[in-house]
Amino acid sequence: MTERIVVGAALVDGGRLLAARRSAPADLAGRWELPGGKVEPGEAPEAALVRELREELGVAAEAGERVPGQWPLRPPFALHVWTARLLPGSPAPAPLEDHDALRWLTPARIWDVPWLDQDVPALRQALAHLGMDTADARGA
Ligand SMILES: Nc1nc2c([nH]c(=O)n2[C@H]2C[C@H](O)[C@@H](COP(=O)(O)OP(=O)(O)OP(=O)(O)O)O2)c(=O)[nH]1
Repeated sequence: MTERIVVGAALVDGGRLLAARRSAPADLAGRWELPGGKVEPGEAPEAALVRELREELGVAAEAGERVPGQWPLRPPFALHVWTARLLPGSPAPAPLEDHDALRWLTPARIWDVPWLDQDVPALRQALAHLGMDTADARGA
């Protein structure tokens, strides 16, 4: 089975990271994730990330760097994470699709929301990559 990539954005602005609460499907609803989605066949992951952020949040963003690693999701999907930032003049994020709440979290508040289980290791790696580690030892 060919692996399919889901890109998640570690979208940072002013030292805070954007968390998004899923509204569907039922087994994921209410849990928090990195905004993003499936990379379409033939699409570059950075392009998919920018597209998903525009569709889901209504923002103009650019992808930064790939966070090293990949995290298994329901087969055949694997989560890849990229840093991202809003372009100057971008609208503020709004929960247009797939989400019913958004929160900008400081490093001290990152673990205040119930992330999807599979996102926890990805998030820890992303925070380390961004230099946003906290003293919180969650998952260590
Ligand atoms: N976007 C995103 N999806 C995640 C994360 N963690 C995680 O397990 N997933 C799962 C949820 C979904 O089963 C799948 C991504 O699907 P999606 O519904 O966001 O993708 P999409 O926007 O391309 O939607 P579609 O093609 O199904 O309409 O990956 C994450 O951090 N971000």
